[in-house]
Amino acid sequence: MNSSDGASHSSSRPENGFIDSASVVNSEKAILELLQQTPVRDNDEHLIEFSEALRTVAKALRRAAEGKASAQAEAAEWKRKYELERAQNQDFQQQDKTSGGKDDDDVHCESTQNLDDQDDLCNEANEQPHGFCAEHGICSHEVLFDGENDSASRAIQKRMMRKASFKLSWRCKGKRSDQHKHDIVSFEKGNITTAGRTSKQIALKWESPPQTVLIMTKPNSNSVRVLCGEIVRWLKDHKNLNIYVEPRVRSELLTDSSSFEFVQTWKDESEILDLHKKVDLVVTLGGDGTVLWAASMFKGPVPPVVPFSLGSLGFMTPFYSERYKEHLDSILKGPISITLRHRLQCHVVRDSARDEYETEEPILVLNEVTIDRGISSYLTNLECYCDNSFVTLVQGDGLILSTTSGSTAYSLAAGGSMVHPQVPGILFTPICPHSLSFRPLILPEHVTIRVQVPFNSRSHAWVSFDGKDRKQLGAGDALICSMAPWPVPTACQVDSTSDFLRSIHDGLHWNLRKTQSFDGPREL
Ligand SMILES: NC(=O)c1ccc[n+]([C@@H]2O[C@H](COP(=O)([O-])OP(=O)(O)OC[C@H]3O[C@@H](n4cnc5c(N)ncnc54)[C@H](O)[C@@H]3O)[C@@H](O)[C@H]2O)c1
Ligand SMILES: Nc1ncnc2c1ncn2[C@@H]1O[C@H](COP(=O)(O)OP(=O)(O)OP(=O)(O)O)[C@@H](O)[C@H]1O
Repeated sequence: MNSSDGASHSSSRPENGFIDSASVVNSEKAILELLQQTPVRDNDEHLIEFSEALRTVAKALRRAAEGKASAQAEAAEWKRKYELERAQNQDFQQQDKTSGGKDDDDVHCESTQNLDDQDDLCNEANEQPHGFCAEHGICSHEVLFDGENDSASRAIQKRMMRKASFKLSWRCKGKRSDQHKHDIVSFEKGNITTAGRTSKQIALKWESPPQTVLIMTKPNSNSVRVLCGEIVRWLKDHKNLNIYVEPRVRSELLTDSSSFEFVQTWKDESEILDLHKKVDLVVTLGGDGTVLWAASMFKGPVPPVVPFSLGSLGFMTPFYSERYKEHLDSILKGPISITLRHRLQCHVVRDSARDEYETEEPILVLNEVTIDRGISSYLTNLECYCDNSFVTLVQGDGLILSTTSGSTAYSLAAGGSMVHPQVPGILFTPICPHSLSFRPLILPEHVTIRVQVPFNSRSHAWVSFDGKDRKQLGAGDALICSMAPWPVPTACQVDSTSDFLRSIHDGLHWNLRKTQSFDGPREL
């Protein structure tokens, strides 16, 4: 037997543990050669039987080799597809990082410019050739196919299509609210996974030094008045900043000293509307009420607010007034950790109005809008709708629609949950409902809520905004409420979460209880 071929092939075993298909083919050749070299006589039964057996072995080897080759070709094709898909996914992740990173890490101080930038980013994302659908959606199947049309790749596509393809799309009211949609979910082979969250800690970096500061103060407080004078002088002498104050405060400062002549103020409402264009930073001296007051001055974009605590509770006022130099120094340098506090935009719609938005100016609230029975001693009846779906009929003292910042204020007193201010959502909290099962709700940020006084109501209702500006709602009148596009950025002392936890621990003594002693009965 010529063993040189067969012996060498059978001993060559590739690293992956499979027998090399070329060596199998060669083994068959060696067997056939052996049979030809060994003539078999008709009467030599053993040899006939042996050669038959060898032929069967050769045939079996050939079939195995053919099967193995086709399996290997198929595996190679799958591997090629997998690598192609992986490369594409890495590409998308890279693109996501480039566009998403800018959104998350760099918060520009001019919010109009910021929105424009984000719109551009959004448009760029929509122009991606793979993965994203034109209408702000994500298609699972688009990642799987790379556009090849040959029959082999179509056969493979057929196998991959076993998983139904789908599309996720965001139905947004306006283009500007689309900005974060690509951050939230990612997908691989049609599986949805959470990729990132928008509620990260937000840092504000100054791109040019702040130049103008507005100082707002709680009225009728001597300590606030004295501190205000000190801060104004320090900001002028040490930081050379332009200072704005309310007309009342300017008169107080000038009464104390004529050297405050440089302090600026405004004369009428139209100048207040333009304040956000001039002011880089707002400093508040007072309690939470002063922060609410400052926020209410800005009907549109709000500059970053630095709230100093000079009240008794101070949920939104994390800065210590006695350390104002140190705090202001670091804030003017930046970067600042901020909480973006969402506001609610409220419209009162009178039954007599032809169009919903034609009557009264929208009012923005930082804490809550309350619809209650006011001075009436009757039960309030309020029909509530969420995006045109009927929610419930409130029968009780009233209803609070609160932001998450306001969740620790009136809503808390009425039994609502406390919610981290960076969570976007609207709290739907009844006031003294005359029902055993009316639990408070938290609705998503994108809904529009309509609260209507029924036509057959026995009494009027009253609406108030952050505890102010009471208005009467007659039968047929409604309040329409949705998330406002202009949040209030408040500077954090540490960061959003630490400041929130500190305020519920220090302000409310939340879950304060004497710790159980070590000794006593034990479960072994
Ligand atoms: N029963 C109640 O708890 C109740 C009743 C009416 C109004 N309020 C709240 O008062 C707010 C108006 O505040 P104000 O200072 O102008 O009036 P205010 O002077 O009557 O003070 C109300 C209290 O609520 C606190 N507060 C305000 N906002 C808060 C917040 N976001 N988290 C925790 N506590 C907060 C204030 O520190 C203050 O102690 C309203 O928006 C409403 O939330 C509460
Ligand atoms: N600049 C302002 N002009 C008019 N009113 C203001 C101004 N700042 C605050 N207020 C009002 O003064 C009231 C009290 O203010 P604030 O809550 O800041 O002080 P506080 O009552 O001493 O604080 P706390 O409630 O923490 O004890 C609030 O109703 C608020 O609306």
